[in-house]
This record gives sequence, structure tokens and C-alpha cells, in this order.
Amino acid sequence: MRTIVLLGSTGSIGTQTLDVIRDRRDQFRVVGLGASGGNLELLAAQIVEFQPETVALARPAAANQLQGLLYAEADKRGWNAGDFRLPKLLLGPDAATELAAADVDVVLNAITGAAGLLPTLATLAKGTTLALANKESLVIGGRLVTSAARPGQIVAVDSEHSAFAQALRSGRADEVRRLVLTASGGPFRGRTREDLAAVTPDDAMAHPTWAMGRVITINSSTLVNKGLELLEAALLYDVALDDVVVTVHPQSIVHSMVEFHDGSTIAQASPPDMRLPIGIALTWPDRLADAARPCDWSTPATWTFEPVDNDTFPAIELARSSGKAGGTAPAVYNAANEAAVDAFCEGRIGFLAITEIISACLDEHLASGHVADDNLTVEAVLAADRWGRERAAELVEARA
Ligand SMILES: NC(=O)C1=CN([C@@H]2O[C@H](COP(=O)(O)OP(=O)(O)OC[C@H]3O[C@@H](n4cnc5c(N)ncnc54)[C@H](OP(=O)(O)O)[C@@H]3O)[C@@H](O)[C@H]2O)C=CC1
Ligand SMILES: CC(=O)[C@@H](O)[C@H](O)COP(=O)(O)O
Ligand SMILES: [Mn+2]
Repeated sequence: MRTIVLLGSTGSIGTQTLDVIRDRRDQFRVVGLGASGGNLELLAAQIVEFQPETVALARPAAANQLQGLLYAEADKRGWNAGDFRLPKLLLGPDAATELAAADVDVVLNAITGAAGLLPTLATLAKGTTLALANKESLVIGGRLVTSAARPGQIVAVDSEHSAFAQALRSGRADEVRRLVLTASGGPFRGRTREDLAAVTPDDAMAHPTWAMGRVITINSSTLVNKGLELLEAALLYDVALDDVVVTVHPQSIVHSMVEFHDGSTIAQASPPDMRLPIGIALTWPDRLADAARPCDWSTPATWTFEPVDNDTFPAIELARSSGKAGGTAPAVYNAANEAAVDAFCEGRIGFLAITEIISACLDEHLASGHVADDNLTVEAVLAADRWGRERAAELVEARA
């Protein structure tokens, strides 16, 4: 029986994680759930169904409403007062970090954005296995995060990085030549910059192969997601940034590949379904039987690969240069992006402005002397995160 804390339980990864656990109550027990408070009905239903001991809620003002919803949910099921015990509530911006330090086997961090950093660090400090969906915490924390982890303590949930972990079992570390990161290309694959000037948030949300949360879906459309994933891969598997190459694979069936020094390439393939990487992350190094459907070889299928159009989508190379600068630069890349994505979704800037703002923030940050890897601290990362958001907001205003 593995005990689990799930942070971000009401999101896309969170709900799919509970789907995996729902039919396997003999293998997993949910000890804690965490969310921000944006979907209290769903959180209440999850609490009643999984009966965690502790719940972390980032917005304290939502606590009363949650309690009312819990009683209503229990009532709906015809339960008496004795059938259900209210969980302990942790409230406020540090609640998820406190919950991450619980005594459990696995913390699955599925919070979105930089808010996942402190929970990631708290999990590692406690010595608990970290099933990591929240790539932003690894990217912005960089060596701070990797040096806090013992070997194997971080297990990737991200589909590409789960694919790397699976393929890397085919050879020794010194036999690896390159990591080949696949990208769907997003909804705007094949478009020109001219085409992209007028695309809307709804257009950007129409991902061709995956149903995901808002931020990661917009990030897939700009290819910022692939930029973050390039940095994530280099950090997780200790590979040089130039040894991670990206190929566009619109079908999202080959989730990524490892090229070995004899010329072999080992790929991990399965239909796009996050329940597979979530399942293997919860049971790593073992596989979770029947986590998802395999490929169907009884019907014709075509898998294609093409190079990335880096002129139209500069986000990957911007990420690579932020990774080479190291230190606080990736935190600025991510923060500027999070602020620009919000502005784009609110209709305040156009699509192309997202990567233009990231680029401008990065240039300014590097010119004003960023904190390098050797001197990196949590405070420096959080300060760079704040600065990146504020500077991006100013650049948004200047364009309005
Ligand atoms: N979705 C996917 O298929 C994939 C996602 N990922 C990564 O997984 C992470 C989650 O993505 P996804 O599930 O799509 O995102 P969603 O937006 O769907 O869900 C985000 C979750 O995080 C919670 N949350 C947001 N802010 C805070 C906060 N400050 N404190 C505590 N909880 C918070 C939300 O709570 P509430 O609902 O209450 O607001 C929600 O439960 C991201 O880092 C993403 O890049 C990686 C690979 C695939
Ligand atoms: C499911 C998953 O892991 C996402 O990160 C996915 O990879 C996004 O697709 P893109 O390849 O379009 O960024
Ligand atoms: Mn991914």
C-alpha cells in the first residue's frame, strides 16, 4: 500500500491521478489533498470520496464554503454524521508546503506554475519520493532542486520525461548520446508569424492531442512548454543542454526517445493518455498494470517527425539560452511567461507578444546581472520570479 499526498488535486493531472487511484484502493491510500480553492465543489467531492486526513487550501477565505459543501456532499450520499470525519484543514499560501512535509510514500506535485517550488523543496527535504508534474519548480529552482534530491527521489510525471526514464533503462549513462524530446507542435504547427498575429486564446486552447489545464495548453501553443521541458530534461537526467534535441511529432504517440552512442534510438510509445506516466510514477520502478490502453496495431497508423520552426516559435531556443545563463535566468523565463499568458488570455496582448515579452525580460535580467548557479538561493529565485512578473506586467501595459 502506498500512501499519497496529491497537490493540485482538482486540476487535469490531479483528477487523472485520482482516476488511477480510484480503481486501485488496495494499492494506494490518499492521505492528503491540496488545491487553491478555485473549484470547491470538486474538491469537496474528492474529500468525501477519498477521505484524506488532511486538506491544504491556498485561499483561506474558501474554508467556510468548503465545510458547507462537505456536509452537503455527505448529505447527498445519505451519510450520517458518524459516517464521515472532516479532514484537518491547512490554510493559506504555505498550506501545500506544509502538507508536502507529511509522512507519506509519495507526494505528487500537480500544482501549476512557480507556486509549486516550495512544496517541491519541502518534499525533497522530508526525503519523500516526489512524483513531479510541476515542471516549473524544477526549471526555476534548477540546481537548488536537483542538489536537494537523492538519486531517484524525483520521478517524472511529465509524459516526455517519463518516456526518457523508461528508455534510459536500455543502457548505461555513459552510453547516452542525446535525448530526443518530442513536441506535438501545438495547434499552430505550420503557421507563419503573420498568421499568428491575430490568433485568439480559444484558438490557442485547441490542442491537437492532449486535454490539459489552461497554462500548459497555452504553453504548448507557443512551444514554451517544450522550452520548459528541455530545461527539465537536462536537469533531471544530467545531460548538457545542447544534447537535448527537439523533434515535432504531431501524433503524440512517441513520447520521447534516447539516442545511444552505437546509433540506436529507443522510443517509448503509447496513445496520448497521462494515466500511463502518472501510474508508473506512483509505482516506480515498477509498471502499473492496465494503467492505459496500448497502441492498436490492427489499423493503419502513420507516425511523422519534422524539425521545429524556431523562427516562428522562438520559445525553445530562448529557454535553452536561459538554461545556459543558469541561476535565476530560467525563473525569469517562466515568470515572464506566466504573466504574459494571463495577459494574452485576458485579451490584453496578442499571441506573438508572449515570447517577445519573455525575450525582453530575459535580456534585461541578464544585462542587470542575474544571480549565477554558484550563488543561487531560494530567496534569489523567488525575487527573480517576482521581478519577472512585475517587468512583464509593465511591458504588457506599455503595449496596451
Ligand atoms: N495536464 C497535463 O496533461 C500535464 C500537466 N503537466 C504539468 O502539471 C502541472 C499541473 O498542470 P494541470 O493539471 O494541467 O493544471 P490545472 O490548471 O488543470 O490544475 C492546477 C491545479 O493546481 C492547483 N493550484 C493552482 N495554484 C495553486 C496554488 N498556489 N497552491 C495550491 N494549489 C494550486 C489548482 O487548484 P484549483 O483548482 O483550486 O485552482 C489545480 O488543482 C503543471 O505544472 C503542468 O505543466 C505536465 C504534463 C502534462
Ligand atoms: C502531456 C504532456 O506531457 C504535455 O506536456 C504535452 O507534452 C504537451 O504537448 P506539446 O508537445 O504540444 O507541448
Ligand atoms: Mn510534457
